[in-house]
Amino acid sequence: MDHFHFSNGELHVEDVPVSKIAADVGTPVYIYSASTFRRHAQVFREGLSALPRVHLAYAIKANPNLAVLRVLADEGYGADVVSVGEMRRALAAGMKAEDIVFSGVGKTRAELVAALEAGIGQFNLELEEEGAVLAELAHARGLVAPATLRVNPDVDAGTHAKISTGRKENKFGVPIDQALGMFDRLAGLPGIDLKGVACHIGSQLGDLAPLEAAYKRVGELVAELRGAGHRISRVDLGGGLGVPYKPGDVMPAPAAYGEMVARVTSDWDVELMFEPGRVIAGNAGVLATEVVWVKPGVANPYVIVDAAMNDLARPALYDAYHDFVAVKPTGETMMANIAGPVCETGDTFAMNREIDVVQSGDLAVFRTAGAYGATMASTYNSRPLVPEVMVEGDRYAVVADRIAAETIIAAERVPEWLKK
Ligand SMILES: Cc1ncc(COP(=O)(O)O)c(C=O)c1O
Ligand SMILES: N[C@@H](CCCC[NH3+])C(=O)O
Repeated sequence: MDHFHFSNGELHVEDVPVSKIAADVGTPVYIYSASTFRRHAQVFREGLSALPRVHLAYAIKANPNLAVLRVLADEGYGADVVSVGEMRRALAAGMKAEDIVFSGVGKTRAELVAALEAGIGQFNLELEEEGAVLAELAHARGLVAPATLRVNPDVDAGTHAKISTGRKENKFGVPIDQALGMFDRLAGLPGIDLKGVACHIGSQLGDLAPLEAAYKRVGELVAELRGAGHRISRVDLGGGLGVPYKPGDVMPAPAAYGEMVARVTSDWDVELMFEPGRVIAGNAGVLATEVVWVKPGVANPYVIVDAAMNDLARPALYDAYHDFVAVKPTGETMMANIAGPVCETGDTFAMNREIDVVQSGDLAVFRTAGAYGATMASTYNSRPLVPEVMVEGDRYAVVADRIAAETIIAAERVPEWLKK
């Protein structure tokens, strides 16, 4: 069931009208459906049910709100984190340290130590030197760091260049053809338990073929490593499944993904780790906004909304499409451009789009804003940091406050010598 639905002519999230939340909290505001998060978490897990030993680490970067993490912890998910800040969130939400994976190409020594001391379950090494340093830091503390080596399989994921991670010119992972040598050098070090390999080739993948090609290369590497005497017990297959953004978009279902993974990994005999982000969060949230003005334009009017690129950066960064839907549609449509108030031409959500007719004061939402939405927000143009609301059934709660300009200004200082 779609938890974002029309009832009595107006958009609801679960049992709560969007207009009620807007009246209570103001706009712009992110609104999440807890039941949708749960359903996506369950559908992803069910898609992998044919696999014997599966660990699920939700990629927190997609939506790190504590309430969201609490829901996913309830669903039995651990976390894929890329900073100590994200690790702290996962722990604060009740996820177990052993269910936390630490990915990322720039983990500092201080971050490695903090994660070692917290006792996380898996470090994904992105370069050989990181492995040597981690081993040393762990050994000095009488610890052994569980790790995998992230390999770069040099596969084109067929997604936007800015979110592609698996080509050899990208900064991520080690070249797959150098992994054996690195294993030979790292696996014997005290302080590290090198359990296997990890791979993540990019985000918003609409096709399983590049994933399958990457996983097959990883399978060959596992056989090669075992042939050289290494004990391989874990493989991390990353995240990356795409979600529909436009009406009519068709994306691979978790079940089809699971079927492909089962086929490719049937003789691997390892524990498999997955790091889904967008597929869990993307369609579990919307960004609600109010139309400020409808301004005449050259070809089409500009619908100027009170949300901007600082609240939802994806259109400005990746030319991403987010469906725009009126909260109380009249049934009529119009051609329009949609833009925010920020002083950049790039603060444009859509050009020449057929949308529901809206006027000044109307409410609308950008859909599929649950992933890489609020978490990428900023206070550019001294706009308040956008708040977040979670709905479950007929209940809702503000799960992140709007951070007002006054609060942001209060954190700044004018040095003594500039004061008169
Ligand atoms: C290492 C790693 N794991 C998991 C993810 C989650 O990706 P997605 O949100 O596309 O599932 C990402 C982001 O692309 C990532 O960099
Ligand atoms: N921020 C990107 C996804 C990045 C994935 C990070 N590994 C997006 O909005 O699509």
